[in-house]
Amino acid sequence: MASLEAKDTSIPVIDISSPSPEVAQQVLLAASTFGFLFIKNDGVTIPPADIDTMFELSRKFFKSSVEEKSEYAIHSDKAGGKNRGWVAMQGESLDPEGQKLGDPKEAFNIAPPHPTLQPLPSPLTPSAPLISTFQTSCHTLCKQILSLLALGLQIPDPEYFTSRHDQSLGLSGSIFRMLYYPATPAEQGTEKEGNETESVSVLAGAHSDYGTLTLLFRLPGQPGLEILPAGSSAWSPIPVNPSPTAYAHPPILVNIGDLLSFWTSGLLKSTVHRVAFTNDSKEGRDERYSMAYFCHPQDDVMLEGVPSPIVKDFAGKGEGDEELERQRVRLGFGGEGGEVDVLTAKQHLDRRLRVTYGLKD
Ligand SMILES: O=C(O)CCC(=O)C(=O)O
Ligand SMILES: [Fe+2]
Repeated sequence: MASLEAKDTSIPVIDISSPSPEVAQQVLLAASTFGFLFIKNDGVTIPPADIDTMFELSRKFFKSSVEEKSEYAIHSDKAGGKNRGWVAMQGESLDPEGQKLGDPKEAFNIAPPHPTLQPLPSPLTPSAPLISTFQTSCHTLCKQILSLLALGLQIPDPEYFTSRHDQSLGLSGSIFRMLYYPATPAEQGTEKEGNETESVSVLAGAHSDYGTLTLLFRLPGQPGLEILPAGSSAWSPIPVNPSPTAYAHPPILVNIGDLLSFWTSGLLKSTVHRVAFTNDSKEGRDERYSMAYFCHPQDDVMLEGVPSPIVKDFAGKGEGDEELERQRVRLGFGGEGGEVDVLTAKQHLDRRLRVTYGLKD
């Protein structure tokens, strides 16, 4: 496999509209170097106009009253159960060990529309059909990327990943999430890291994503996402649109999640990232919106290594062993010298959500 220079942190923009072994190589290379890649928006799979409308909808929802939003509190029956609904400011912590306070953000989680769309608050109900269509488009794009990864990894069954992400075959932990980071008025701080010359407000704590893949949608003029590439100690910002002259619509950012990293013995990188804002703390900060589609396998999928000669070769060289062991412990797969548990996708996700939300069960 060709390699990208680790110090070249420019994440490539890949056009997957005509899938081929060459395109699969590009996807594999970016996924195993950065754990992040941009997909050129072909305007078909996820129409840019739908992305714009979803952002408008998100704005409308988050501007509704706290009373209205809290009726659909996360995990509540009214919101449709576990991991669905509204997360209030500081209601979750993505980096429980590194942060004293929860993230200064709000979120709204929507589960797949199969078998039925969960109950939605009134600002969202008129747009239920668009929300469902958008979720389905996101899932389709994830499956296109998964097909390319199976091809690049030379897995004998080309459907290895896609058949494990077939929403007609059962429930999954996939979630579409709208995120809102309210403005911080001047002089009012959020949790800070840094020295006297600059101060960093962390809006979403350092974490890696739990699932297979994440699609990220952000708005021009609202940066903040930073990654910590494997082996680096410096955060590096990811632009919303790496080339506004080349791409009228921001490309869609794809983030490899912990499951793909685990599945491939650490060949694909589940890179730690955060949302942060560097400023003179007296200045204040504008509001920020983003949307994420977290793609997960069906609940009953067993999390075992994939039958790929490329992964076998990588694992055989012992590359990434230390990282993988660290990850197994962090991800709740056992490890620490003990037996590595084989979990189902649902068992794994439940373990992760318990930590994020401080759930007892
Ligand atoms: O808001 C963003 O840009 C990223 C959010 C994120 O990483 C997450 O919700 O997992
Ligand atoms: Fe994330």
